[in-house]
This record gives sequence, structure tokens and C-alpha cells, in this order.
Amino acid sequence: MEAFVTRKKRKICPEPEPEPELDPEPQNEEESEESTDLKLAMLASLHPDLDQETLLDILLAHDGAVHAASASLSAAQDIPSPTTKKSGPRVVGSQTSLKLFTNPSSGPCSSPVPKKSKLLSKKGATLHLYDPDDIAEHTPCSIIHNFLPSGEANALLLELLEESKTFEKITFKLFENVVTSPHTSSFYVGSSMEMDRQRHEYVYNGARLTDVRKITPWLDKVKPLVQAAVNAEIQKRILSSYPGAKKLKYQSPKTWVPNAAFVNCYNGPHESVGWHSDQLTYLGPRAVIGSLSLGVTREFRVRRVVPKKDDPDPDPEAAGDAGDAEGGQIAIHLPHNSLLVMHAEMQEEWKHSVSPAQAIDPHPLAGNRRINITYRDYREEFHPRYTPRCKCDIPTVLRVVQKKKKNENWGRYFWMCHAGNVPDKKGCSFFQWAKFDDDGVPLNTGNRK
Ligand SMILES: O=C(O)CCC(=O)C(=O)O
Ligand SMILES: [Fe+2]
Repeated sequence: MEAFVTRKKRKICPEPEPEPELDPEPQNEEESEESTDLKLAMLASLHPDLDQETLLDILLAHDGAVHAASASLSAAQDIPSPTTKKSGPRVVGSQTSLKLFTNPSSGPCSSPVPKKSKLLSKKGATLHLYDPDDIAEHTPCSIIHNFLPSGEANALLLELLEESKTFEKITFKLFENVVTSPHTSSFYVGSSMEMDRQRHEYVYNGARLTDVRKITPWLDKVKPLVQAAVNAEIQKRILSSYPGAKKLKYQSPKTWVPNAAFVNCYNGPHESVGWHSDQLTYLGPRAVIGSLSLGVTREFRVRRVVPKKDDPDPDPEAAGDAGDAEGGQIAIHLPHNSLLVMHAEMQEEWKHSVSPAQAIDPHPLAGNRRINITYRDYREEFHPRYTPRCKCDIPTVLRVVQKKKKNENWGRYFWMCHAGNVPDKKGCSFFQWAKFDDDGVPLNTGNRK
């Protein structure tokens, strides 16, 4: 897990292009898409009696404006608020399919459900999804339950529970504060040579990784199964959901080959990961990620950050059609031994999180712990030896302009300095628009060797 944090947008001074308008609207912390963690923390400090989920719902209902959300909460202090939680702890239950709710005639004898059923998620509310068809239809993900033979899933879980005893929390800079991640993690690659390259050549949040490990026997054994399943899911997705049944612009046409894995451990209901998009720096644009969950069932939440319907898409070819949160967030329930595929439209247009839970069902082998493995395809053409370096002389980070409102640069990728993400370090003003061919191969990296 490398990218759940971003920092306050600094003033960017592109060279040699004129200063880009990443967001032409007035910027402050409240309006920054990337600062949800901080906003939640601020809101929580103002309303310590309310749980994170309620605070997030209220924050979303106020378009992310902390003051407005707080004002509503204060106004409602003496009156039971319609937005505060009414029920007891959320129960991890089961749901057959949304189709039963969206199509009254559905049942064994009814006609098939229309391709696009009405989504129940509304701004400020959370839609809970369990069924693979619903997840594929309404989110940028697809899921395979009971993915591994159960003995293999258990062996992998036991192996990683042992590994996780030495996982650590990551420390990073959020705005001007140094904070630690609310869960532990480590990073695995295939060989000693790759470990070496990761430690000395790659940069994450402005710094080198110190905890890089050699892939474990079970992680390695499962890898080809994940590869086959993810590639099959990619093809299914292209045929069922993308315009003209073609891969997205900038999506790689090559076979997806996982060669790195972040492993996360969530020990207990309160461990979590805040809203983020995964970094594309080494995966390239329109990246696909295979995410295997083991142990305790937790909610993986997704919300669209780029509106789909109201705003015409400046690049209609760029995005797939599937997924439509309509302002609300969707909770995908990830049980033990489920493989979630985050498809090519996910990182640029959606954010995801694992929210703290009020209650969890202990797992017979893992107790209160959940292990998550995100298998990733580090593409050779995105190796830091090829990507732009900033004035601090480190490889830059690849980002995308996500805020869309009236922003002509929406959807454009850029390289920028991330040295300032490290506590006590300052970055430089390096900025360069990124250009790719249709298959996502970088065109203007400048310092190719
Ligand atoms: O634990 C999960 O399911 C997601 C983890 C995640 O988002 C990440 O590692 O980037
Ligand atoms: Fe992530």
C-alpha cells in the first residue's frame, strides 16, 4: 500500500509550459479532493462523539466542506439528526443480489434484468454490495469469491499472518503534520536483484522503501492463478463494459503480469486505510490491480470522484461505462478468499478506502486480522531510469488531474516532484505534463537511457 496519502497541493511552476490550472477554482484544504483523511480527522476532533462512518457520510453530503458539515452537526445537536447512525453495529451479512430490489419481476421465471439497473446509492449514503454481478455493474471492480482452493487460501493466510508480525506502520507527511498509517504493511518482489532495485532505484512518497521482502513461497504459488484470473476478468470487462468493446485509451494491451505485491494487515476493526487512489508512477495509466483478501471480512469502499452524468466527458474514449456511484459511496464486502480486480477505470476516476468497522466477525485462523495482497504489474517502461527526474534528482511521481469542474486539464497526466512528502524535507517545483501513446507507453520522459 503506497498511496493513501497525498499532500496539500503546492503551487506548481511548470517548466517550460505556463502554469497549469490544476484547479481553477479557489483552493483550500476543504476543497481538495485528496484531503479526506485530514477533513475527517478535523471533523472527528470537533465531534468526537460520532463514529467515522457517520462523519464521512455527513462530510460527503456537504461536498467535503468541513465547516458546513460541522455546522449541520452542531445545529442538529439537540435534535436527533436524520444523518446520524440510527441502527446498531453494522453486521457483515449476506445479500443475494440488488436485482431482487431493483426489478420487482425478477425471480426464477422472470426476464433478465436490464443491463443498467437503477443504482440505490445517493450522495451521503452507502450502498452495500455483495453479489459479483452487482459489483461488476455498479463499480469499477469485479470479484471472484472462493478464489483459491480452501487449503491454499488457509496456507497463504497462515504464512502471511506470520510475516505480518514484523510489518510496520508507514510514517508520512500529511500537510505539515507527520502521521502514521492506520494499518501495517510490507512489499514483496520476485528476486534478490529486484529487492535491490526497489531499495535503490524506486521512490515512494519521496523516499526509498526500507522494508522490501522476497516473495514468500505461497505468494509465489498463488501468483500465476491471480495472473490468469485477472487477465480473464480484464477481457470480460472490455467486452461487457467499455465503449466499442475495446480497451480504454492508455490501457496497456499486454498481458497483465504481477511482479510486485503490497501486503497489508488490518489488526482489529479500527485499523483502516483512508480514501486514496493508488499511485500510477510505476504501473502507468489505466492500471489494473489484483487484490486478494484473507481472514476477517471487511468493507472496501469506493466512490467516484469524477462525475459521470452531469458533466460531459471531455474525452469520451477515456473512460469505461461501468460504475456509477451518483455521489454516494459503495461498500464492497470482501470475505476471506475473495479476489477483487480493480479495473482500468478505477484509479483515475474513483477513490477507495477500507473504513474502520464497528464490529467484525473473528476468523477461525486470523482472529481479528485481515490480510490483503495487492498484486501489481510494474511495467518496464515506467522504471525510474526512464521517467523524469526533478531538481532534487529523484524520479518524479505520476499523477492525474482529477478535479473536473470547468477544468480543461481534467484527465491529463503529469510528473511532479514528491520529495516534499518526506517529514522535514522540502521538494522542488518540477512539473511536466506526461504524454503517452494509445497503449500508455510514455512519450516525453526526457531522460530515457
Ligand atoms: O486492503 C485493501 O483491500 C486495499 C488496500 C489498498 O487500497 C492498497 O494497498 O492500496
Ligand atoms: Fe489502494
